[in-house]
Amino acid sequence: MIEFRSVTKTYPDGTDAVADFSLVVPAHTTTVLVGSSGSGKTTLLRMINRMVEPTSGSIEIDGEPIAQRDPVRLRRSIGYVLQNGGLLPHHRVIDNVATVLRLEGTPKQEAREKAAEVLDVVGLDRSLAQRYPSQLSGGQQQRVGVARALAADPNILLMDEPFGAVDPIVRAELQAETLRLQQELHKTVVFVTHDIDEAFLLGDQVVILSTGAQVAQVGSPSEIIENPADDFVASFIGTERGARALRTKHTDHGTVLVDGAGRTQGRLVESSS
Ligand SMILES: Nc1ncnc2c1ncn2[C@@H]1O[C@H](COP(=O)(O)OP(=O)(O)OP(=O)(O)O)[C@@H](O)[C@H]1O
Repeated sequence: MIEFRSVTKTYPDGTDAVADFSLVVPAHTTTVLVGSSGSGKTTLLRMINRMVEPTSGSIEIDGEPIAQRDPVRLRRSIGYVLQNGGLLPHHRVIDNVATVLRLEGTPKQEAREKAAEVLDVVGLDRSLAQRYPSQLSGGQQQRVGVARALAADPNILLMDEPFGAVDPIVRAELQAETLRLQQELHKTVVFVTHDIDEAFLLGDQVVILSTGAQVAQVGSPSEIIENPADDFVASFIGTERGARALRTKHTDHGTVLVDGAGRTQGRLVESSS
């Protein structure tokens, strides 16, 4: 479990990126931080691995304040996936994936063997292991980024807009892959996105943020869609439009649900509960 307690972050230039933020991130589930650009999502994520230090407040992992942990060791114990992959361009795929293992002192051959296994886990063919990042597609690079983050088997995985730079089809594939991986691995995942659909798809817990990392609402996707906290949330999640604005239509063959674009999405069946 990760807990933020009254955390603030003011950057040296005076920008208040995070103002009094508190949140519990339950273990072994996916929490998605979603909000518009500049709402402080990346700042929150980077405070978990101490790439950014809070101005005040504290962050605990399993009840222990991270301020007391050695920052380098803490960082190596937490997987981190970035939007552009963050891969080392002059290292082959296999060595990119093995990076943290090597830093931890695992012998080269053993680290490469473990890295090859992780390529299997993220669905990358081992034949790609000897390539350089520039010789891969964007989607493959992102998978390598995920493999690298998972290689040392961290309990916590931080993902910062990991699928922001790939096309919609690859993005959907990577989202499905993330769901599959999480069913298998049960990591404590903190995922940042500005895409509310991605948040609802991947999140067990979704945190909707406005400027200054103000929490507009926290809940499961169902809770938020069923009961948006205010007009800001309702507008942000788009309950009035598009795919979530469903209405009923009665036909000769029963009642169906139609989305905001007029497309029939499914049939209304009686619920047993
Ligand atoms: N190193 C920095 N120095 C000064 N201000 C910063 C720094 N990093 C971020 N900020 C500011 O802090 C605020 C929050 O930024 P942050 O990157 O955390 O937001 P975000 O929600 O992740 O945005 P995006 O979706 O655009 O990545 C913004 O106003 C940003 O300009």
